[in-house]
Amino acid sequence: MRGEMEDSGFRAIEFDGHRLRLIDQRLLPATEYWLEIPDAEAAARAIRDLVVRGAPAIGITAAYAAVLAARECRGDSGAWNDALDRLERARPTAVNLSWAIARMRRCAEGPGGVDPDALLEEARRIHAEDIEANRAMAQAGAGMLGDSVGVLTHCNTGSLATGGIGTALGVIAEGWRRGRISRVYADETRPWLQGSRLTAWELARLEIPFRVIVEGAAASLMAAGAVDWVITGADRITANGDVANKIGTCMLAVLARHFGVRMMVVAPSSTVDPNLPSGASIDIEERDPAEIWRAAGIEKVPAGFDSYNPVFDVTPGHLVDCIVTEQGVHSPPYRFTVPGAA
Ligand SMILES: CSC[C@H]1O[C@H](OP(=O)(O)O)[C@H](O)[C@@H]1O
Repeated sequence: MRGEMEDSGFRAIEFDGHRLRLIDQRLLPATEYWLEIPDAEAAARAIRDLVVRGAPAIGITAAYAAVLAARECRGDSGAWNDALDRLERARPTAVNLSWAIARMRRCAEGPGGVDPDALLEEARRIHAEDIEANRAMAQAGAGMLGDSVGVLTHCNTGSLATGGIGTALGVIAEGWRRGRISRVYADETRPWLQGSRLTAWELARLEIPFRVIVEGAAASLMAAGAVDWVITGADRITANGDVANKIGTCMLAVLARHFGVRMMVVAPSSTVDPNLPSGASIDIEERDPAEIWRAAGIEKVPAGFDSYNPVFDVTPGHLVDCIVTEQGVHSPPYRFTVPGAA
């Protein structure tokens, strides 16, 4: 066993009941700067501009933003629902955003209507449930690892992407604490560099040794036998276990299956969308192509230099060896159902 906690205690979202504050993830790792978010419009901008990102984190942010909107709208449910519509449009792929907003709308259907105090309790429940789900997934996922394994993770799935210790990165932190992980690789995750900027920053705070690689190095690393598990998060998991996640995840899953490396996806139930039968109909977010050039240090793009910037892809469920949620470890063939459905 190493150390006593897989939790650095860091949290990316703060709401004291009055002020919503987010660490500006665009500036990490160089600068730790907290933005105060005064209203729902500012929260929608923060989600859209990736001040805050990560499926559970944007859901929790939206839940607190719904409280701010309720205070602004003073009981006007039409104005409040319009504000929630704008929040929901901020990013299309992560189901947690619409899931959290749907929970807040259901809370307002109660006798109190658009009651800021009742909504604040619901937002805090959403946040607390995610913190607990993170802990449960870290334990369940770490229990799947063998001894002295090498892991490769993609994008960022830690405290910056969730309400607690993280999803995939929570498993890695717990696996490290148990002494089961001997090598941690984090790929850069272009173009926004969530891996080399954010996961590196989190692992350093956790004092877990790691090495950053370019995505292109994944195949040779697996061929050399350095990787036993690819462990990622998710933004939307459909009924059959198809996984929408950061662009490049499907590439890693195909490589993993080819090289006999196992693939673990770690996500809370709030990331599962059982209403979608498969990943074919997931709305994949495309972002400004300039993000690609910016990652290469090119601010002024020469004429005729075109690019295409989808920021998620869909990994077929059959390439995923296990999906870890707070309810436990799921194995293929996956059948996620609507809670309470026959
Ligand atoms: C723990 S969910 C993290 C999930 O969200 C990331 O996307 P983005 O950084 O664009 O919000 C990525 O897909 C991660 O796996």
